[in-house]
Amino acid sequence: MGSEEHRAPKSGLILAVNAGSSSLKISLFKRSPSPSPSPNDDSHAVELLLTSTIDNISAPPARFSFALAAHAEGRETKKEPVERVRDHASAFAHFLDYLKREASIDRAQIVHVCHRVVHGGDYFKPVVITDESYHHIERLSDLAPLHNGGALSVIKACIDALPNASSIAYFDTSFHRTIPEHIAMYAIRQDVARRRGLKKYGFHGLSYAFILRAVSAHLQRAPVSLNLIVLHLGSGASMCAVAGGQSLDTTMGLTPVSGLPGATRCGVIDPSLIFHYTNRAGRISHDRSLAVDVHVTEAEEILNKRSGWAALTGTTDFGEIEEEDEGKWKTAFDLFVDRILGFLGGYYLKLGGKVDALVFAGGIGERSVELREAVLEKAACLGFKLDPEANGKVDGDESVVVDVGKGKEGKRVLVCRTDEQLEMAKECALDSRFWEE
Ligand SMILES: Nc1ncnc2c1ncn2[C@@H]1O[C@H](COP(=O)(O)OP(=O)(O)O)[C@@H](O)[C@H]1O
Ligand SMILES: CC(=O)OP(=O)(O)O
Ligand SMILES: [Mg+2]
Repeated sequence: MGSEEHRAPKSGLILAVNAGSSSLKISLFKRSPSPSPSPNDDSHAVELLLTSTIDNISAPPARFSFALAAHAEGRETKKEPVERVRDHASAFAHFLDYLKREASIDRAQIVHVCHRVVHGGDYFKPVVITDESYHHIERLSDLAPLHNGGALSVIKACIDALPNASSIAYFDTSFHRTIPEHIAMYAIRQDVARRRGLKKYGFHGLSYAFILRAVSAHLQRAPVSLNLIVLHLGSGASMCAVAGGQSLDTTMGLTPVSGLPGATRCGVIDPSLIFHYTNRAGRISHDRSLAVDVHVTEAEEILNKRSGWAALTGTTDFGEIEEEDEGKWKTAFDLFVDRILGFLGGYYLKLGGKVDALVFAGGIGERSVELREAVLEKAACLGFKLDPEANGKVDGDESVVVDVGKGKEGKRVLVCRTDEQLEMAKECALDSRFWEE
């Protein structure tokens, strides 16, 4: 496991790895020799060299894509199904093989690998992987059954394949440490809650941190002056109320299964449903496809892996769902809009009606013209207004933040191309603990 010595030469390469529930997204960056020209400008901290995505990991065959950054020599993009990818570790191995074969990158120059770890519990700062931090993340695996195990398997593979690089964990939960106690607390006995860490942690925090910075740069306003309602809608979907640049509330809870439904997750349910769904619900599941060392009950397995869009429609791809105007697809679409509106109304009130922007992000939030339309049709009564022409043209615009509407009192509607890998790489490049003077 990693050593305590982790300062690297100041112009080294940073690999950023994002193990999502059904995808592995990887980007390679070069650290700028002078990453921060001024305290508020991080735009030149790193330079992108290449990106790669392996998606559909939980609905095989997985698909692999690889692209060198636009400015790199011999730019190319590949997209192909890969039978050998069955989990996050084999996805990472496939990427490393491809990198060795196809790109003229010297792997020895990779000095730090940033790993997105969804559940950090009470770890808030990024940590270098050592025996202690590895076991801390492992102990939390049961609270992020679709995530922490996969991330740990990639961390292990990385330590073997890149022994000279340090592995650093960046946590989704960190952004939400500002949620006030009465909001994070469940109405249960607090001696038990404290002993077992039973409270709302919230996830997608790296994405929310990226979005906050990007929207702040776009609106040319300091993060502390911003009130936002952000929707990160991907395979896992969540929303966040940002008050004065800090997380005030978010829809996921103790684990990422709560809040909005997702590709295979149920979202909010009456907790009693568990006892009525199957009489085996309380038993430990023997599902072999869950990541190693994750112990979940049959109920958790059903609610995490066999619910959501997969259960309602048979597909995990929201792009397919939105194309159909009738039947179970239409019902699933309407159900999603209904759940979003429930939280949107609540967050609007919690922010006292002072909302600078509604921000859509994630695979669905960034690409679904119809979903943005359906949400905004209902949110018009709160003073938000969508520009249908701008909404239809988001795909053709490569900006990180795109304006799609402006309503009463300057309330904006924005689409943000979120990038958790870039968020980690920037944080790493600017962290003096990790670089030689
Ligand atoms: N054109 C599209 N319209 C609506 N949804 C889409 C479209 N393309 C992709 N998606 C959805 O985006 C999801 C992936 O989102 P992403 O944020 O990349 O997920 P992940 O949680 O794996 O990081 C896919 O599962 C699919 O449902
Ligand atoms: C926390 C979470 O659900 O992440 P993802 O959407 O990447 O699966
Ligand atoms: Mg994701």
